[in-house]
Amino acid sequence: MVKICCIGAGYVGGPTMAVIALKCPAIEVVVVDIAKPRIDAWNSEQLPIYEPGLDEVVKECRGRNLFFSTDVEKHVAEADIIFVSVNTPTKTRGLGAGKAADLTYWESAARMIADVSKSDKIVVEKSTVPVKTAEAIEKILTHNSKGINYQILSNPEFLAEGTAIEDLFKPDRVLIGGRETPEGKKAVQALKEVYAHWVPEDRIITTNLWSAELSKLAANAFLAQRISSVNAISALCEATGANVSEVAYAVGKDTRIGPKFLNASVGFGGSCFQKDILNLVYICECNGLPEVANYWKQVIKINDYQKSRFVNRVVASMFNTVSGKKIAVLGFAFKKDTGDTRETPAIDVCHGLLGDKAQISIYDPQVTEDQIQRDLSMAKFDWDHPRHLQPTSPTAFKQVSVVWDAYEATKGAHGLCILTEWDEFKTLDYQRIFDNMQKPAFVFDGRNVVDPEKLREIGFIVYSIGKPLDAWLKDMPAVA
Ligand SMILES: NC(=O)c1ccc[n+]([C@@H]2O[C@H](COP(=O)([O-])OP(=O)(O)OC[C@H]3O[C@@H](n4cnc5c(N)ncnc54)[C@H](O)[C@@H]3O)[C@@H](O)[C@H]2O)c1
Ligand SMILES: O=c1ccn([C@@H]2O[C@H](COP(=O)(O)OP(=O)(O)O[C@H]3O[C@H](CO)[C@@H](O)[C@H](O)[C@H]3O)[C@@H](O)[C@H]2O)c(=O)[nH]1
Repeated sequence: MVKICCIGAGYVGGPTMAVIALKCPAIEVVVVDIAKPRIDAWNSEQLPIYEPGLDEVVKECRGRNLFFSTDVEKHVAEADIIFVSVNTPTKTRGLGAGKAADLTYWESAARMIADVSKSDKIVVEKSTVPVKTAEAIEKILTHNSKGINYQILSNPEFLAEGTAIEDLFKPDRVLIGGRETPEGKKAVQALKEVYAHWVPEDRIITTNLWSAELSKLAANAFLAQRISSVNAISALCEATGANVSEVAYAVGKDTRIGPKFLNASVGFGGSCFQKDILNLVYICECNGLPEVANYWKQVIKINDYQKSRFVNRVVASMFNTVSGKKIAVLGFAFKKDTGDTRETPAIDVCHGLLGDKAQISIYDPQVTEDQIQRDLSMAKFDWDHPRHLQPTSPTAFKQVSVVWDAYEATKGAHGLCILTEWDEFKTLDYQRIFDNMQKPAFVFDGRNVVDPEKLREIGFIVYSIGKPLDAWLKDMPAVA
């Protein structure tokens, strides 16, 4: 029986391995992690992450050929194929701080593999890493090899949160990069056979190591660039009276461009886009390509601009101050159908509003109060370290309350900001909300989920990203 071990039981390691176990009953899959609470949760009824369809998959295979354990060394030693899916945060100190990937966790995983292995291993990079990481990993492993043969493969993960199970069941492609030696090709073939249990052959792409590593960074940069492009156009729409949804639809109808990923928003969030673009920027700089670095940096600058533009719009609309005013925030997760808040635009928007002394009342169907308080008090990039290494006791923001109902959040509020596109926000009783808010009552829709005309009929003053402005807002000062 082939044995797989995955180091890192996070958003990628957990769902990816659960699907491999489901589709390959003859393979034993063990997911290991240094974080005991996380492993305990994987072994419980309440999984550590919320992802549609995940519970069913885990329930079907857990205890059969899928196991979660903290006994990292034992399972690494026994495995034929080791996936490494640990954190690769942005460095906060030293060389490359604020841009380069911090490979501390990866390196310690590689050293541990070298220490405990007694048989040949295929080591698979599942984490997103800088180009040429495989070379460094190879050096760590072979310098301590004791005659063991290691083959390093790059097999980046392209799943998106909220649709992880769907994406894993039907991936657009599986990418495997390896050495172009006979041993390298054999290892690529071995991993290909795992995926071939359910992924059609023409969707399994094989490349050299560096192409695979770079493709992951490039794919995320391209996706984020589309969002920044449409967000940049949204600012121009507001200035001119064009409607960004109509523009995006017309642009996306061109088959060369395509309709996906053209939704204007308060900005993109999530654990990957910003981190991976910063990483790409750093690699470009290190390779003497400042023009290329600056090109990609602009994607992040526009994203930051979009978030601050939103905050400025809120404050400017409400007589240039939100001091002491209650502002309801609906949605805190970085997108719908996930409880993940990593790099969510809601953090920056809340910081902006708190900076202007607002009282914020937050409702999100999947995010806990503890998480929100941690997010608001954590320093940049601290969130991307294993949980036990993150700051423990957040200073609670007294100006922030977290409630479990949209109606409670909006009661007595002057304004309401929609920051995540949860479906339930489309069907709220906005008349009831209006009746219970201060007047004039403002809605700032950062996700274009409400129908602005219907809300205006109720009596709200409505701002929707990239949509023709309410007469009220037209006379307000520029928001840049
Ligand atoms: N989240 C996504 O949607 C996504 C998608 C594709 C790729 N990625 C990439 O995958 C990687 C992991 O992301 P994630 O979201 O799963 O992170 P995560 O923080 O959810 O999980 C990482 C896990 O690794 C564990 N860990 C760290 N060092 C360890 C060690 N030495 N031994 C054992 N366990 C260790 C941590 O405790 C943590 O539970 C990152 O490189 C990320 O960029 C993420
Ligand atoms: O038209 C759009 C599409 C997305 N977003 C926002 O962009 C962010 C990222 O969304 P999405 O890409 O759907 O989720 P992620 O889970 O971050 O997935 C991205 O990052 C992963 C980690 O690398 C990759 O594996 C995925 O392929 C890639 O889509 C979220 O804040 C979305 O709200 C928009 O604002 N407008």
